[in-house]
Amino acid sequence: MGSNIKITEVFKSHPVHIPIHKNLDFDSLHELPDSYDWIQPDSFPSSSLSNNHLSDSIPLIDLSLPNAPQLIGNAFRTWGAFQVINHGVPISLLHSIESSANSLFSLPPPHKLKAARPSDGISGYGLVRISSFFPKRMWSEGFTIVGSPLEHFRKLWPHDYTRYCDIVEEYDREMKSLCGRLMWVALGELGITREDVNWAGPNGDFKTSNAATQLNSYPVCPDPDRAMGLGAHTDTSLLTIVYQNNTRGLQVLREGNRWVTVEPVPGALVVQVGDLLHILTNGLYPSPVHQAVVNRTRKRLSVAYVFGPPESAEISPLKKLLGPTQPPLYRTVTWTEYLRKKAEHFNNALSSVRLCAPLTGLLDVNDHSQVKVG
Ligand SMILES: C=C1C[C@]23C[C@H]1CC[C@H]2[C@@]12CCC[C@@](C)(C(=O)O1)[C@H]2[C@@H]3C(=O)O
Ligand SMILES: O=C(O)CCC(=O)C(=O)O
Ligand SMILES: [Fe+2]
Repeated sequence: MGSNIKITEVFKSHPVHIPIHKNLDFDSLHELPDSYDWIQPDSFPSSSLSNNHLSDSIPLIDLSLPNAPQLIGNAFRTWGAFQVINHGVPISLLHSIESSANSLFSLPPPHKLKAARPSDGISGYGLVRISSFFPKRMWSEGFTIVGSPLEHFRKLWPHDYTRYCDIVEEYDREMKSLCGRLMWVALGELGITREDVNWAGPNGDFKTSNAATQLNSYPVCPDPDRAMGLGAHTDTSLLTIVYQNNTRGLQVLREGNRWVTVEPVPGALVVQVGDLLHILTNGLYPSPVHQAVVNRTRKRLSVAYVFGPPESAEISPLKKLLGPTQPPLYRTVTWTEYLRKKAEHFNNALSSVRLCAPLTGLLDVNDHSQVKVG
């Protein structure tokens, strides 16, 4: 407990060994190779294909309105997610990060591999980390940034890497500040105040917090109904903020039985609860299972800002949320410890730190062991 291991060192003990050299030249694939064929008999129907109720989508919240806090509390309780507008992040910055990601993924495959993520590392270009838990390959490529991207960017763009570094740095600043703001709003709705969260820093600005910026690219796919962009998972974060381009693909699992598409809204950001906020709120804000699907005609891009606590922070259900009928449901973990749990147990990581079964006897919508992922 209380290990102060740097986030960047966390996967040294859990390397991922999937060769990427021949797997990531999507433009050369005009038919879906068997290694990418996900069709399985027991997958949930995608609600975009079945009768989709109009009201069945995550809420869209205007952060500048006075009732935004209540709406956010409700959205997190029922969906674990919402979309936000008037969030204060300049739209020009969203476009800059989008075009940086575009420029990165458009580089020739051998060039991108110069910035490949080492098998036991956290940062760099490659398959999304959770790939090893799925029997089939995902139709996507990613670039993970934790700390400074300078060394990798220098290899990708020897002449103008500083411009790209500046964009990532500003993105990090803006997202961190939005996450801090949203954390206090969401926790405030549960009656939590700054004194209750000692690791948020003296000004409650989460200055020592950690984050990963994950750029995701989903190329057009010759057989999208059989393929998967990013398999079903939850994030380990406190909060994740997703920027998606104008192409559908992100889906959230609703009530454990149907996929609901998060419709792209220009300038909006998707905010999701991560497993650590789920633990901190003793399950009051569930971390939603989500996935990304692909399509035949438009390449899709997303940028996920995965925001978590400082290395030293011990995350456990907040005392104020506990009582005789609300026992703590999870044991204490640091982000580092929990990332390791995820690396070992993947979608059963949350259950692996669970202390007791739900008292209600109701199906826990966020019991990830219920989710068939492959
Ligand atoms: C600090 C983090 C958080 C990570 C691992 C590591 C770096 C990259 C993050 C993501 C980003 C993409 C989804 C996810 C599930 C993945 O595979 O890589 C995330 C994961 C997590 O939320 O656990
Ligand atoms: O592509 C998306 O919209 C979702 C990405 C995601 O879930 C992630 O990077 O964790
Ligand atoms: Fe995610």
